[in-house]
Amino acid sequence: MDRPFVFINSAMSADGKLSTKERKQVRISGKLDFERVDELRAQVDAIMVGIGTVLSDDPSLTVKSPERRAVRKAAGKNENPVRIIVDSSARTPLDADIFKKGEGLRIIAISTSAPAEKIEKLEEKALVIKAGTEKVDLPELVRRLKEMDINTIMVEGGATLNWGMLSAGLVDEIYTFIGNLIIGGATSPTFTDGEGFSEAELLGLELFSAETIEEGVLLKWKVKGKTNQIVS
Ligand SMILES: NC(=O)C1=CN([C@@H]2O[C@H](COP(=O)(O)OP(=O)(O)OC[C@H]3O[C@@H](n4cnc5c(N)ncnc54)[C@H](O)[C@@H]3O)[C@@H](O)[C@H]2O)C=CC1
Ligand SMILES: Nc1nc(O)c(N)c(N[C@@H]2O[C@H](COP(=O)(O)O)[C@@H](O)[C@H]2O)n1
Repeated sequence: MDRPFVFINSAMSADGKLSTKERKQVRISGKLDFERVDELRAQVDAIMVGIGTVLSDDPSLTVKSPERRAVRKAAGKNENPVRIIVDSSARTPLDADIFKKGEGLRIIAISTSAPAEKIEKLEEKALVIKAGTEKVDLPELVRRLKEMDINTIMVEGGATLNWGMLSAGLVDEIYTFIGNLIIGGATSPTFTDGEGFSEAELLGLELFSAETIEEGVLLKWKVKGKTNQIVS
């Protein structure tokens, strides 16, 4: 494959929302799911998020368990996977937690429309990759990540990046933890926002695992490709 293996991991409410209408992060999953996600972080080469997630949540995207960080170190890797922000206009704050916490490479993926002055400042803290003119060109980005020997990527949201990656056909698997709460709200981010597929382009999935974890359920899906499931 000329691109890395890519999966999305997200936690969503029983009504499919990633966060509230104010885009405020909520605790959807519990301790066991947190540990599962930490283990995934420890296993992948890179974690990718959209700039919307950085501006809303300011995540550090580090591996939290000292034991898991030690295992990575012993294998000759950095304590944390490469942390990638997809950020067309270079809006990433220079004091974002992703820069403050943990060792390891950070990548900011921008488009050619990003302001030169901000790019220079980001270059002091991260590797900046230019791909695309208005929006980041995701197929080009993942190709270039593969050339850097990044072979597995976990996309940790949010709603718009999930859409961008899925609609570009760049996702192999999806893991959704569905928690025991309703968030509601027509404007609350869902698992996949963006434009949405029209009827001839719907994306087909194959369920390969369903597991109860604490008060919720973890579903694992393989992405099968375009399918037309509209009942006429
Ligand atoms: N429950 C969960 O597992 C998670 C929830 N979230 C929630 O998701 C929300 C953030 O989601 P969004 O606002 O949708 O932001 P997002 O994190 O999906 O970032 C979207 C941004 O990515 C950039 N981008 C650049 N090129 C792109 C392309 N080709 N395709 C798509 N995006 C591209 C654009 O600037 C776009 O505005 C927050 O409220 C956060 O709390 C985020 C991560 C995980
Ligand atoms: N897996 C998961 N479960 C939840 O219940 C959540 N609220 C989230 N949220 C996302 O996790 C990221 C936090 O990362 P750090 O702990 O700062 O490293 C952040 O992006 C949230 O949106 N995820």
